[in-house]
Amino acid sequence: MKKHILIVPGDGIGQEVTAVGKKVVEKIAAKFGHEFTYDEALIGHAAIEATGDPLPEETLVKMKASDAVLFGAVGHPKYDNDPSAKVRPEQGLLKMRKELGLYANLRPIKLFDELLEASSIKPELLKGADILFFRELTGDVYFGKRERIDEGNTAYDTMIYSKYEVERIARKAFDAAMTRGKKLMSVDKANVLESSRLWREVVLEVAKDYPEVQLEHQFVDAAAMLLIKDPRKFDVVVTGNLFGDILTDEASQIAGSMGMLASASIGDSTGVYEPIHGSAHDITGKGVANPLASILSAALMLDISFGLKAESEAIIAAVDATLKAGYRTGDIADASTPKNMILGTDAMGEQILSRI
Ligand SMILES: NC(=O)c1ccc[n+]([C@@H]2O[C@H](COP(=O)([O-])OP(=O)(O)OC[C@H]3O[C@@H](n4cnc5c(N)ncnc54)[C@H](O)[C@@H]3O)[C@@H](O)[C@H]2O)c1
Ligand SMILES: CC(C)[C@H](C(=O)O)[C@@H](O)C(=O)O
Ligand SMILES: [Mg+2]
Repeated sequence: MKKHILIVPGDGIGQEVTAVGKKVVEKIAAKFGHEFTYDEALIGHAAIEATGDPLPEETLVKMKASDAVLFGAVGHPKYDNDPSAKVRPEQGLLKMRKELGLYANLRPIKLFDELLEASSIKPELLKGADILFFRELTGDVYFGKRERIDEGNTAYDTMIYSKYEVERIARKAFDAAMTRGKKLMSVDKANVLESSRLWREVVLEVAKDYPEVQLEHQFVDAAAMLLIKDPRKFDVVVTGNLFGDILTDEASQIAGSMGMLASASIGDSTGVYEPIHGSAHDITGKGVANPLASILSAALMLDISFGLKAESEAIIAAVDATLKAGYRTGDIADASTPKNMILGTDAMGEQILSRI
């Protein structure tokens, strides 16, 4: 199969882990006889430094022209510590999502059995947990009107959803529920927010087309609690942009670490595959970032954008075998992990490559 893949590493550990993700894709192409071509583009702080723009037009054009994007992360401490900065790396990420119409962000919470002890949750509550989040990605308070008023002393952001936005993400989640355990949880804050009441109304309407799916509604505060209390209760979850952002960082602890969670952002055009984590300034440049979220994002890319199921499964099997062999990065090591089995980013990548 011939495909053109755009590599967009971004900032911080985004650059470190995406380099490993790309190597894994190259190995798959060689092993399965595919002709993948690659290009690279700037986003985030790296793009601001080079062009002044967190999402240069050239990057956007390349994204639209590619068959899929393997994305790293954006962010830099310079902006995190300067709330007044007008141009920010995150604007590049948000504009990319909007411009490419990436309204559905799939975030699988896949717990590898070998990492039961790496989580902060008791192993007996975790074993078998397998959740698929559908986070709406191009609406909500992220894209509503925002403003400083009252001579800068007051600020507001608008949480806003239209019916069509809720309907299309709900349909994706119901479709996925039909292929899994036929259970869907919709998470909102309909006891307070009007946009959430619209959300619930639309989800209930869409549910009529999926009579076999057992639909449950939870308020986001309760959902956050239940996620830790009883993760196995969850199957498919659909929620808005902000709630999905927060709940999936929380859910990363079910899988052991932020460094384990991959995601697929899909919608109207090119799919973007990205770890859920950020540029992680605290570990940037140390060579210790866990590359598995990027590697598993590459697996999602092969499966979802290219329909290459066997190739995708080969990556997941290599991750599984590497963890079974006892290798860990620091974030997923536990007290029983021997020091010589704790690897850096590149060495972990080599272990995966050797098992493909
Ligand atoms: N999609 C994105 O590009 C994205 C996502 C989240 C945050 N950010 C940006 O990243 C910057 C840092 O944000 P943050 O610290 O809140 O979130 P973060 O996800 O970068 O890091 C949170 C914690 O998880 C750890 N971590 C994350 N990924 C890891 C990995 N692969 N291996 C090992 N440990 C890992 C970090 O060391 C840190 O302690 C900010 O500028 C933020 O805006 C970007
Ligand atoms: C960096 C930030 C804009 C982004 C978000 O909030 O969507 C990140 O946290 C994510 O989860 O991809
Ligand atoms: Mg996030």
